[in-house]
Order: sequence, then C-alpha cells, then structure tokens
Amino acid sequence: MYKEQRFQDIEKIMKECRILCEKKKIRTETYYVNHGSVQKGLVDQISKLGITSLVLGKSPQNSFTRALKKDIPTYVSKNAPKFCTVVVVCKGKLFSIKDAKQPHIQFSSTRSSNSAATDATASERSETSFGVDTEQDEPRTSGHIEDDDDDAADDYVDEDKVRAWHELKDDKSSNSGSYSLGFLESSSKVLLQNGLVNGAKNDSIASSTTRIHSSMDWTRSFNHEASKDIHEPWSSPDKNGQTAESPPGRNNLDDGTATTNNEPQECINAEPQGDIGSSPSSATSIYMTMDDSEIILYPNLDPLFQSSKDIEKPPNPRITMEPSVQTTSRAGEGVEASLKIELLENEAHVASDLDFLLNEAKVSARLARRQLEKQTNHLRKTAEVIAKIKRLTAERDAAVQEAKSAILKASIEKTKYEEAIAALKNQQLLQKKIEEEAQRNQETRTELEYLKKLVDNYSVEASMARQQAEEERYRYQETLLKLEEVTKKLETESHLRKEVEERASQEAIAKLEAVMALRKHERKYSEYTIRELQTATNGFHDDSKLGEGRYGSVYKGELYNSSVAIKVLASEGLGDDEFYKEVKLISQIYHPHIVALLGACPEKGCLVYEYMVNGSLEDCLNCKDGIPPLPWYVRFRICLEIATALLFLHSHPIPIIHRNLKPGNILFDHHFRSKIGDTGIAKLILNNVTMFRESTLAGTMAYIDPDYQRTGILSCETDVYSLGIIMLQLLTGKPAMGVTDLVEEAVENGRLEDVLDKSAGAWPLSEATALACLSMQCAEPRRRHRPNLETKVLPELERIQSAASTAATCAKLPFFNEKPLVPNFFICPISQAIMKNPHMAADGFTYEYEFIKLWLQQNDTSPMTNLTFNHKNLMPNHKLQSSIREWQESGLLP
Ligand SMILES: Nc1ncnc2c1ncn2[C@@H]1O[C@H](COP(=O)(O)OP(=O)(O)OP(=O)(O)O)[C@@H](O)[C@H]1O
Repeated sequence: MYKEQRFQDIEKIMKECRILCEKKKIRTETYYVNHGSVQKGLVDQISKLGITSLVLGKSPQNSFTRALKKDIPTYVSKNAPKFCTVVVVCKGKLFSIKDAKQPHIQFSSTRSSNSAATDATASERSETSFGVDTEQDEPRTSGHIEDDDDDAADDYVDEDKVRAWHELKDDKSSNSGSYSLGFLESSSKVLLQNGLVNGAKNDSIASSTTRIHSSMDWTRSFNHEASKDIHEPWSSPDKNGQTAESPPGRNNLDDGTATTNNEPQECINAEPQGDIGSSPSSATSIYMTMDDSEIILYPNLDPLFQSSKDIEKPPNPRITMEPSVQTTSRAGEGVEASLKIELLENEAHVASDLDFLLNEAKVSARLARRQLEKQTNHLRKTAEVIAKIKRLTAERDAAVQEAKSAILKASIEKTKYEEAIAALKNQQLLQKKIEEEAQRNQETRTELEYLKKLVDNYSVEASMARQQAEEERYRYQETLLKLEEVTKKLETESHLRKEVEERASQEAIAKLEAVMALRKHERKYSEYTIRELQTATNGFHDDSKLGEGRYGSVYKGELYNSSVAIKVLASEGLGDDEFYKEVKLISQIYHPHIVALLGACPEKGCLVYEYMVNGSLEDCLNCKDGIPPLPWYVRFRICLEIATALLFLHSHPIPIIHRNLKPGNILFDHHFRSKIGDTGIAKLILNNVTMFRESTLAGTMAYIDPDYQRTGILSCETDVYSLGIIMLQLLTGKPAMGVTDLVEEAVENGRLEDVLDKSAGAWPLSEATALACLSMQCAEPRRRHRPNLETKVLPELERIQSAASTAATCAKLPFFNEKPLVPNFFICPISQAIMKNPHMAADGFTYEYEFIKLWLQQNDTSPMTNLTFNHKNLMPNHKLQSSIREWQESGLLP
C-alpha cells in the first residue's frame, strides 16, 4: 500500500517532469531501478549504460542528512566513471561539475554474474556495449542550486569498488536477501531501482531516477525503504522469498525474462528518508542529464519520503517489486512470533552484517586482485612499452643509419649535382659562346649579304660602266677615226696651205721685187687690151659684175691666173695721156692696206685692181649675202689698218688724199685684212670727169668732211673725218648719218654700251670707249678740232688694237666666219705672209727679215708709213716670233 502510494506520488512527479520535457520537445524515458544504494546504483548504471553526461539534482541538506552523509550527487560526482561528466545543480543553481577525464571506451562486458532473478536481464546487460558518446547536441537542463551544504559524503567508493560490489551483489543476489539489486531493461532503456540495503544507514534513503526515451517504453520499478518501521526494503526479498508485485509489462527479474514492453516504462528509485519530516528540504527538484537520446531525471522525493512512514507499499500493479528484496510485514501475528521475528531479523541483520563484512573482505580481495592485475597489466604494458621503445630505438638506429646512408647518398648526389651544375654552367657558357658566335655569324652573314648586295650593285654598276665604256670606246674609236680623217684632212690642208703660203710667199717676193723694181726703176704699168679684159670677164658678163659705183661698174676677171677686179669707167674723156700718167702714178703706190692698181685698158677706159675676195666693209656691216657680223676685235684691227693706210697716203711726197673714204671702199682679202680701194681715183675723176651719177652721191655725203663741203678745201683732215665716221659705224653698226650725235650722247651719259653693236660680241668697254672718243674727235666738224693722224690717231689706235688683240687672244676669239683670223702683226707688211723671222725696223713696224732687208737696201723710207727711216738697223722681234710659234702650234692656223 505504501509503495503503491509512493509510486503514485513519484509517478505524479515524473509525469509533471515528462510534461515539462515534452513542452521542451525533449524525449523522455523513465527507468525504474531497484538498488540497495541510490548513489551506488547511479554509479553502477552510469558504468553499465555508458552515460557520458549526467545532471543530478541536489537537495539542500540539513544536519540530519549531513550526519547521515547521504549526499548522493556528491557521491556520484566523485565515483562516477571518468568518461562521465557529472553536473550537480541545487535549487536551480550550478552546484558542481565533474568533467570527464577520458573518453568513453567501448568494451564488451563479459561479466557473467547475475542473480537468478536477473539472469535474462543480466545476460542482456552483459552484452551491453558502452561507447564513446560524441554527440551531445541536445540541450542540457539545469536548475539553480542553493548551496547550503557542501559537506561531501564520506562513504563513497571508487568505481572498482562499485564494480566489485556489483559482482559481489550478483554473486549474492541469488542466495542473499540482505540486499537486493534489480534491473529492468530493454534494448534501449535501463531501469534502476535503488533498493540496496546497506545496513541502517542506507535503508532509509529512497530515490528515483527517471529516464525518458522517445520510444516511450516504460519500465518501472519502485523501491522504498520507508523507515525502520518498514525496514524491509520493498526491493529486497523477504525471508519468505515473496516477491512484490510487478507492474504490467514489467519484466520480472526473478524469472529472468527481460522482455521489452512497448509501452512507456518508468523507472523510479525512491528512497524515503528515515526522518523525512525533520528534513529542511521540502521542495522537489528534478535533475536531469541529456545524453544524445536520453534524459535522466532525478527527482528529489523528500516530500514523498517525508510522508512515506505512513504509506503502505503501493498497490499499483505497474510497480515491480524485486522478489529478492521484497519484504512484507504481516500484522496480526503474535508477540512471540514478533519477537522471534525480531530476533530472526536481528540475526538476519547480524548475518547480513557479517555477510556484508565478508563481502567487504571479498571486495577488498577483489580489489587487491584487481590492483595486482592492474600492476601486472601495468608491468606488462611497461614491458611492452620498453619493448616498443627498444623496437623504436632499433628502428630509430636503422632510420639513423638509413639517414646516414641517405646523407651519404645525398652528399654523393650533391657532388654529382654540383658537378652537373658545373657542367650545366659550362654548357651554358658554351651555349652563350655558341649564341655569341651565332650572333657574330649572323652579323657576318648580314655584312656578307650587305657586301654581296654592294658587290651585286657594283657588278651592275660595273656592267653598266663596262657597257658605257664599250660605248665610249666605240665612240672613241669613231672619234679616233674621225680624228684620223680630220688629221689627214688637216695634213692635206696644211700641205695645201704650205703650198699656198709658199706660192703666196713667192708671189709676195715677186711683188716685192716688182715693187722694188718699180721704186727703183718706175713700176711697170700694165696695159690690157679690151680683148684680154673681155676674155677675163667673159665678155663683161653680168655674172662677173661685182657692183656699180659713181664712176662705173666693177667686174671680176681672171688675168693670167690671177683674180682681178676690173672697173669700167663710164666717164668720157678718160683716154688722154694726162689721165694715164696719173693712173701710172697711182699704180706705183704699194701698201699692205691699199688695194693695188695693177693696170688699165686705155682703149676701153678700164682700171684693173687686185681682187678682194671678202667684199667690202659695207657688205659686212650690212651682213650682205649672209656674211656674219664682224667681231669687235676685227673691227679694232680694221681701224688701225685704215689709219695706217691713210697715213701712208698722206705721207707721200705729194700727199694723196683719198677724198672718198667710206665702208664701200674698204675691201677685205682672204685673210680679212682690210684695204682701201679707189685710191686716187677721186682726184682723177674729179679732175677729168665732168659728169657722174648723183644717185650714189647721197650715200657718200655723210663721210665727206663738212669743212670740205663748206669751203671746198681738201686736206688730210678730210680723210680723218671720214675715218672718224667709219670707226663710229664699226662701234655701233649704225648708219653714218647721225652716228656721231648718237655716240656722243651715249658717251656723255656713260651709256656707250647701249649703242655698241651687240652683234660684234662683248666689247671691252674701256677700249670701246677710247675708240669712241677718238672717233668723235676725228669726226669733229671742224678740221682743226680733229686729231693728227700720225701723232695722235695712229698711236692711240695702236694702243687700243694691242689691248684688244691681247684680250681676243686670251679669249681665244681670233675667229671670224668660222675661220681663224691671222693677227695682222703676224703678217709681214711687205710679203703679206706670216713671219718666220720677224725684225723690227726704225719705223716701229715688224717685217720679215729677208723682205725688210731687201727693202732697206733699195729704200730709205718706211714701207708702212712712207716716212724716212732714221736708221736702217733691224732688231729681231723674239717675242713676236714666240707668239707666232705658239699660235701656230695651237692649231688655230687657217
Ligand atoms: N678691187 C676690187 N675687188 C673686188 N671688188 C671690188 C673691187 N673694187 C670695187 N669692187 C666692188 O665693186 C663695186 C663697185 O665699186 P665702186 O667703187 O665702183 O663703187 P662704189 O665704191 O660702190 O661707189 P663709188 O663709186 O662712190 O666709189 C663695189 O661693190 C665694190 O665692192
């Protein structure tokens, strides 16, 4: 009845606890454990179930509980296996924590002991495996502990002792009724009923532990030691071996049938306090631990136990009373029987104590044996460790040896590696040298390619040069051939020229001889018949006519292999003797620049002159028949030549005045030397002819001295005037009319070059200006203003001519009409040929030595000026001879 009531109370509390856990969504499972000692039962269950985490509630202790040293949580904390962490809370506060010292080692228990009542259960229990619980995900609940009692229990035993107790208990469970240990287990739950009866100090303690599983399998056990009045623990077998009622579905420990009930089972270990009422602790605490899938609740059932004195064992059929510990009091027996019973009970207690002592001794022996086994195991392990150390040492030595070998090998390898590195460096150096060599080779190839290109270019250029050289050589050969032809032609021409020169020389000598003879013996006048002249002129054919003048027509004729010009006079009265006397006198005049009168034909009235092949100055100035303009240096020379001839005429014993000096009467021979024509004819005509053509007079008036025109008085200055006008025409190329004013104005303005004849070339301005000034002086209207021909005009003209000739020679210009001009001072005035041995006479002129020598032998006057020589010494003109030689060697010979 009491147990029933007790169980109901516990059930009520546990129900509240489960509800609380369900609200927290915590799976619960209730174990009922029947054990003689709550704390030992808990420790035992921790070991058996492999609980790694346990939370225990600690009730505040009073002096009574402290005296009894019944502090279960403290005991469990101290004696729990090392793999279990025990947390003790008291009044909602943490009281203490005992951490696990080692992980839970899973091993199989071979424990074979068990009582008859727990055979089946023990068999299952013996197969229970404990493992390391690594998962602790579920929350732990704890309450506050009111730390009002830190007095630890002193009856704790160590784990081995507990285990020994179990073993001993198992051994004794079958035949001893002094204590009982019952287990209700299923595959996943354990019910521990703490009903261990350990004398008077344990029997009054009851507690319950609830373990809640999700499977809601319930196994309940209830153990109650209410008090000394109810000193027979319900979990202990009574003397009669009666067994308490077992709850429905609960396994009976005695029959060994540990079956699993699908219903939720609850294990409550209730230990009513012997003096519950005096306990200051009246509150109920539930201490729990959550370990993976389980929660163990440990309610403090002091209030229940407080009233458990009056409570009969509960009649709840779910409560399993362990048959080995169940005690039933029977009221109503007699006192004797009570005494006997009491005696028996005392004896039983004594026996129980003895048995307890015996068990203690056995436990000690077992402990000693276990200690010995431990030491033996320790020694064995030590030996194993030593062996292992030796093996490791050997292995280490071997490893060291191997390491040394490896080091040696490594050293060898290092040496090889260094050698390889050195070889690699050498190889790299060689590679670098090879690359440098390759670079140099590349550069050399590039240079060679460049040189090859140059060579190719040079080859092309050489080929082109060869081709050009071939062409040049071909042209050179052609030129050489042409040169040879020219040379041959020149040689031929030279030969012909020499022949001509020799012939001319011979003619000149003949002329000289004739002149000499004439001078000496009165020159022989030649009279030609009309038949001869007709024959010479092809009957005076028009093709032979050279032109017409005021006094008649002029024909070209050939008389005795000589060209002559025959002037047919148209005037009447030319046949008298006086006329021909005058003609004979004129024909005796010989001067290099005076056209020679060779003879006459009195019957026809014809005068025969030497033929001048290059026409007149008038024709040249007018560029008649394509005659090229005269160069400036030829014009200087003409001035000097004409002046010389005039001086010669004027120096005649009876001065001869030309009266009709004009460009038309200045003729040119084959050397383009100028000669004055119609010399003396004017006097003859004017004296003997009364009629002449006035048509030609207009063209002549410009050259006639204005004084002579105004006064009719002739003088040498009359010819000087004419000379001045001719020289102005030579400078300007302008007509005679007005040329004086033109040049005068230009000179005065310093702009002479503007009026110079540009067709004559680049005039030397100073000489041109000098000649212009001299010409203007000569052309002065007044004769007294005109310069003297001998003293002023001729010397100035010689100076100007010399400078102009030098300039022309330096400029290599002595050419006219594509023919080289022979400087007039290279020609002997007597022989009219180029001098070979020039000598200067007293008159200042240079002559060929042979001719002047001959001349001086017969004459005392100059052949050029007709002046008397002061002396007849001749001086060699080496300078002129050298110039003539150089000129001849220069290839400018005509
Ligand atoms: N000796 C000569 N040799 C060559 N041609 C001459 C010679 N004498 C005269 N002539 C040319 O014959 C032409 C006629 O000359 P001519 O002297 O009769 O007349 P002019 O001089 O023109 O006039 P003028 O009657 O006033 O002198 C001129 O063209 C002249 O060149």
